[in-house]
Amino acid sequence: MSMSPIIIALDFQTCQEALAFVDQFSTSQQLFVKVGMELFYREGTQILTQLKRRGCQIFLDLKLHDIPNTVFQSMKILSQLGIDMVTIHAAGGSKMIRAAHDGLIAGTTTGQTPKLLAVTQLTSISETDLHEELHIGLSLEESVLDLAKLAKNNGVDGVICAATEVNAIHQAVGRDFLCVTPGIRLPGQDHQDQKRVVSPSQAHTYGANYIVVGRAITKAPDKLTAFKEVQRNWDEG
Ligand SMILES: O=C(O)c1cc(=O)[nH]c(=O)n1[C@@H]1O[C@H](COP(=O)(O)O)[C@@H](O)[C@H]1O
Repeated sequence: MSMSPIIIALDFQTCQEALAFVDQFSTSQQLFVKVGMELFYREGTQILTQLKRRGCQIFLDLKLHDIPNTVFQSMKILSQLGIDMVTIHAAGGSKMIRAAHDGLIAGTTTGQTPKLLAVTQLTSISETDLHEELHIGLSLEESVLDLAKLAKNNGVDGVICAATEVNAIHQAVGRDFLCVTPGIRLPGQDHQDQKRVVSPSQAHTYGANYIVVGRAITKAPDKLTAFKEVQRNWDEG
């Protein structure tokens, strides 16, 4: 079955809230959901079991960033959870990235490993933040491209980036390299803590393989309608 291009970020605090959200959708619709730190730290692997029971595809977003040995050992465990995608920070460097890749392979019991994605620069970071706080003298796009190339050269399947950076990444490292893009809002919505924001249709036009959408759906008064609106907007791109 093909994966939905819309990944819903289940940024809820409890299993109960997350499952109540998922259970509003029809069982014939396969949802692609993201479980992040907020939910996983509280609920652990039981949330993954519950979501799989409901037929969801799962992106487990823990953004590992540690020394290579720790990342290798952690990825060995994450590889066995039956998830579809997992994240690291590309800023951890080539050895850490390679350790993540190798850990996933070392841990698999089925021969299948989750797709490994590397965060480039968070979509909450602006170019001013990059220069003035992180003291990186490159433009945002140059920095994202550098990290995408580092990730690609060390076995990663794709990156998390802003949609505006997708075209340059695909040109630099190839179109089969996945670009997963958060920082998505429907036209007119508040950007909140996101800095590099586009609409679903703009992300589609830029060539994003998947969009990650959280609050635009999960905090909407009518969540089903909001999801359909995101789908409709994506289809226009
Ligand atoms: O790795 C991510 O998913 C991620 C990377 C990034 O650069 N920016 C970003 O917003 N995210 C995640 O994408 C989701 C965006 O949520 P909303 O801003 O509510 O749509 C959150 O779960 C973030 O953790």
